[in-house]
Amino acid sequence: SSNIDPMIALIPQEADRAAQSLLNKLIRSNLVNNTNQVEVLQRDPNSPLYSVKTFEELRLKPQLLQGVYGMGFNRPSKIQENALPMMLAEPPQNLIAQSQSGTGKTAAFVLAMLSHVNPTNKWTQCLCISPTYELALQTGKVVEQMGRFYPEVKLAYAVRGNKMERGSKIQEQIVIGTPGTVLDWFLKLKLMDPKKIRVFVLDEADVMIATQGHQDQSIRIQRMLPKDCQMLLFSATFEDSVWKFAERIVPDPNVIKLKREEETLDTIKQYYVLCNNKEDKFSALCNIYGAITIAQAMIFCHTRKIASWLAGQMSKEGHQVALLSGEMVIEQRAAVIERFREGKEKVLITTNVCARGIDVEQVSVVINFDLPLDKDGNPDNETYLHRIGRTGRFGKRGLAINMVDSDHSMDVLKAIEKHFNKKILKLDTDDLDEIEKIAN
Ligand SMILES: Nc1ncnc2c1ncn2[C@@H]1O[C@H](COP(=O)(O)OP(=O)(O)OP(=O)(O)O)[C@@H](O)[C@H]1O
Repeated sequence: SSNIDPMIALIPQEADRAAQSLLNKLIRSNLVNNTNQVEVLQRDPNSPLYSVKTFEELRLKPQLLQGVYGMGFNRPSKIQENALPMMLAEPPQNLIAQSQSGTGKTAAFVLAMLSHVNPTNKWTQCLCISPTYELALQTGKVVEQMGRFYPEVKLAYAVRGNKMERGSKIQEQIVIGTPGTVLDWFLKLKLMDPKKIRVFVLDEADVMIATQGHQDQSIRIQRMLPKDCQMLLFSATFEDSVWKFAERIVPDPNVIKLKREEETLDTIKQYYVLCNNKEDKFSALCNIYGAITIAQAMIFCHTRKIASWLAGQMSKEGHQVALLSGEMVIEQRAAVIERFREGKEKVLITTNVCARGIDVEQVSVVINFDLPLDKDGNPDNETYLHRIGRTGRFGKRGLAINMVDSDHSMDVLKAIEKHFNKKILKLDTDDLDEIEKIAN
């Protein structure tokens, strides 16, 4: 039912998924590189396939073009090249689009919503539903940025905590919200008329269906909308369950898919350092910091306890350290990630659990203070790759340093080295000249 608090309805693993998605948005400052080919499936195979290489070709309202350039976008991203012409076509086309996080989906549908609004009509015309409060706010920020030069268009949030009076009418043309509150606004409070919605966006479909109750609520919302309402659905992944859901939400869809780019270790220089204990590892770290200039680094620890100990030690040495820890609520984690992204802190120390699924493309140095283990204590190759790997042939070069402090961790290192068939070189951190060399 719609009065379940969405946060309570999230079972932990799914809460993680929404949190991951949010933190990824926050830590990213740029488009994610993807060299794969976009797959396009048109509903009407006889109609010409439009794609654009410039934003001018889209004939956007000047205020919106200004908004796009104001955000620093020069040209459409890969997915936008195909998605934007479809979404902006007359008559409007329905679309299901899948591409990994960071490829420009949000920017694309925000532009579509802003383009379809009639600002003289003071009622809700575009509706976007997101899996969580935080994700809804994040999308709202993009609407505000892109619509900066189009102030007649207003935005409201249908999220828990935004208390509205029954019977009043929402005048904002764009509403972004979570499914439960949106249903309440339609049915219980009658704040909006579903029949007047012209564009419906369902964002993060994969996260949405992982949250109990959201799938049914989304379908109920969709059924209230007019037949000719444009339906758009976005997802970062495309398991069968997502696809089945997508087909129920979006009738007669065009489909755009961009395969996730594989991560590789090809552009990464990997080293290990032999130590005896955690104090030893800390002094090795200090030596490394003393020898080379590290713009920003991420340091992974096995437990919260080690992570906070290390954060304390590094602070004492004068480093600006941020700590991402498991007991923090999502708002706190988001704040830490944002400060790190803005460069206010140069070192981000975190545990595995906390940072799982977070992309750290812009971090040039990754230090495994502890090597990644799965829950059975075995080498966790996948996590290792995700921590230090980079996507794309043009991915920036990176440096990874692994701290080894026991026979067991040496075995783990050897197993990882063997798995990827990529040499991990030994580094003597007492030899300053040697450390300096690895930075070049
Ligand atoms: N055409 C573009 N040119 C340059 N940067 C862009 C462009 N489109 C989007 N971006 C930027 O790239 C980043 C990712 O875009 P966006 O958030 O739209 O991706 P996404 O696929 O929706 O991923 P997520 O769902 O994780 O947010 C953002 O920082 C955004 O401002």
